[in-house]
Amino acid sequence: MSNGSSNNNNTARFDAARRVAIFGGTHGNEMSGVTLVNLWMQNSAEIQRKGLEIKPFLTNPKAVEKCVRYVDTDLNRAFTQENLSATGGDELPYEVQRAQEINRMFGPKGSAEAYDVIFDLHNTTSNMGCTLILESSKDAFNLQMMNYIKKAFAPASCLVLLNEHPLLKYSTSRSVAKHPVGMEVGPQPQGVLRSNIFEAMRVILKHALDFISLFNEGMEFPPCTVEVFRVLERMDYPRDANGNIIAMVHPNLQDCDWEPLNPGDPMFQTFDGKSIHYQGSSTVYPTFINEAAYYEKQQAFVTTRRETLAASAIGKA
Ligand SMILES: CC(=O)N[C@@H](CC(=O)O)C(=O)O
Ligand SMILES: [Zn+2]
Repeated sequence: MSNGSSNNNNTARFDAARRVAIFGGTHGNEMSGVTLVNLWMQNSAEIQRKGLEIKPFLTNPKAVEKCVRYVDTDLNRAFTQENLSATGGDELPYEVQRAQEINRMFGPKGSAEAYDVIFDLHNTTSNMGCTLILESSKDAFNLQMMNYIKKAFAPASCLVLLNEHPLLKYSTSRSVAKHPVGMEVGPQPQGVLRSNIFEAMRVILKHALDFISLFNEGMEFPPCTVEVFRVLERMDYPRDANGNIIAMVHPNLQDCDWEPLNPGDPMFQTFDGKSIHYQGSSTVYPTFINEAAYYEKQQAFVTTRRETLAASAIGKA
């Protein structure tokens, strides 16, 4: 096995990525992924590529049925080693049972048999535009894929959110794959389909599959750099002693995902019109601003830092 190893020329060699899954409905009310995956399960011509086995898969069918984020617990937080090895069968929360099934089908997580790539399709109510989410800054295959997609998608923009924060990183559905890729497109309300968001997601996925095809056909990708936004800190809404929210996202910050937030800039507005200012010591780039699903997670937005990552050359082993 030469997965991820380097030769003397500093080219990282990976095995061909033969098995790829496209997950939709990890959250049952994020309609672009649900709809695209349902479409491709009926007719997969659009996503087939020579020499590749591509499986569209609805990850949380019960949540999709009810058009809710989840039934018992958030599936996209459920892929911990503890959950994946839990006993209890039917007694376990639905999403934990489902995580175990998905891990059997597409994993096991961390093993040589695991799927090569999993794309997990999400929508956000935040004004994030097209975002790809990575869980590691060390995966040259995924970094090269990001570089390819960004160039193919230009002049439209597709940003990369990197979440490898020791505390804020969570156990995603896609994490069972060797190369996990999240796709997050917004703004789109929960339970709603918007054609622009749907089409953007479809185009990004096309470029991603093209990249894998080219890689498998033997194309060599030279070293490159990729601009990413690294998750730094979770910012909660200001709350009273009972835990009730006492301020909203400030109008100057609302819809301003990826724009610089400087020390002293307003970030919340209380119900009687007072501004609450950002107290950090340096400029950050907020994202997931006012995401509907994150009220229950005590998160008004996350701050990120802009970084340029270097990716080594890659080629097929
Ligand atoms: C709005 C939303 O569901 N976002 C995703 C982000 C991700 O896939 O990492 C989540 O919280 O699971
Ligand atoms: Zn989601």
